[in-house]
Amino acid sequence: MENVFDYEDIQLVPAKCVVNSRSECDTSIEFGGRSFKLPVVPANMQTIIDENIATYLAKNNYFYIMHRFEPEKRIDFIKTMREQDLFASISVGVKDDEYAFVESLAENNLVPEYITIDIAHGHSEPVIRMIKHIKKHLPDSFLIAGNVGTPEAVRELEHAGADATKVGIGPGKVCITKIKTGFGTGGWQLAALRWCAKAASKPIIADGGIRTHGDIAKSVRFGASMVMIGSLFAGHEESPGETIEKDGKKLKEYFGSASEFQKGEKKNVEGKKMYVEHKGALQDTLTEMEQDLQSSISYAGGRQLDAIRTVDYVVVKNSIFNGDKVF
Ligand SMILES: NC(=O)C1=CN([C@@H]2O[C@H](COP(=O)(O)OP(=O)(O)OC[C@H]3O[C@@H](n4cnc5c(N)ncnc54)[C@H](OP(=O)(O)O)[C@@H]3O)[C@@H](O)[C@H]2O)C=CC1
Ligand SMILES: Nc1nc2c(ncn2[C@@H]2O[C@H](COP(=O)(O)O)[C@@H](O)[C@H]2O)c(=O)[nH]1
Repeated sequence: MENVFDYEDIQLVPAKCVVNSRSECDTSIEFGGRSFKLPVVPANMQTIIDENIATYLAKNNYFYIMHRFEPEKRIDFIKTMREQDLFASISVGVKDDEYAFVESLAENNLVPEYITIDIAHGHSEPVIRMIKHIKKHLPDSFLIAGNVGTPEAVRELEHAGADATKVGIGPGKVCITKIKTGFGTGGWQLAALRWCAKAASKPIIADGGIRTHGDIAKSVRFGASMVMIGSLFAGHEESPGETIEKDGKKLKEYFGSASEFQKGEKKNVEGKKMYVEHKGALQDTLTEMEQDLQSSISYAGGRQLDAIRTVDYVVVKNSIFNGDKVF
């Protein structure tokens, strides 16, 4: 692979503006047969999303993926979304119990509109087996599989039946995979996204490493249909994480799905916990993201999100950790 780079190494080059106001620019995206206001999805992590946030997002035409860390609640979650005529989007793992869970959804006619296979190393036989199992029993669900970081992996998961793949191993804010294992796309996530997108024949979700709203536009430029974000969505009033006060400041916890806090044990830990500043209401962030992305579209010289996909870019510098620290 030549020319590796990350978000902070790239600037997009402005093209002549064709709108009179940024409000004319349309940030919406079609994904899995539905239209959403933004090409953005909060990470399917326990300190980022819960049932209330999922309901709010679905009601307001934002995409969401519910996490899989309270597996026993998933059936009721789907039923509750159904009662409100909202789409259901859940996550699964690959362990034995999950096979029976998928079959039980089919048997009880509780077919979620979206299912995400949420595994650290998605380029694996267990994930391919689970893709085939889901496609056999729930063929109408839109299936997202990940995470991966190479074109070979994207092709193999697509070939197995995935409707979209999720790219990003190790670029996350609370991720320590890159440090503990020496592997992943941490430090070159944007280049990995481009590499994978060139091989993809179906949509890609760029996952992890987004530190600014401008990084959403950069992800779209390099091939993402959707962008999954954890840290920027952590710390809101509605966020599930615990709130603490330090030196008169309100902080909220954000921990990795492979952290000791999530796992309840110190085995194969590849995530950490941190506290982020309290940020106020989630909708304020979503609104700001939309406005910033409208502005990006206007700088791209278009009216629709697609205008960003073809803009020129320059490489301005190089970094490894994208501003992250170990603790
Ligand atoms: N995007 C990312 O960079 C990362 C994300 N995560 C998140 O952490 C959560 C837990 O993930 P995960 O540990 O996969 O889920 P699980 O705990 O459900 O484990 C997945 C299965 O894959 C096996 N496995 C084999 N090799 C690996 C490997 N290198 N990494 C992980 N599992 C492996 C595990 O066995 P065994 O445990 O015996 O090895 C287990 O049977 C998920 O939400 C995931 O998205 C975690 C790390 C990186
Ligand atoms: N290596 C790890 N990656 C993790 C863990 N928990 C979640 N994640 C990934 O991070 C992104 C969010 O990244 P951010 O930069 O926006 O904060 C999330 O979607 C997962 O893919 C973990 O414990 N270890």
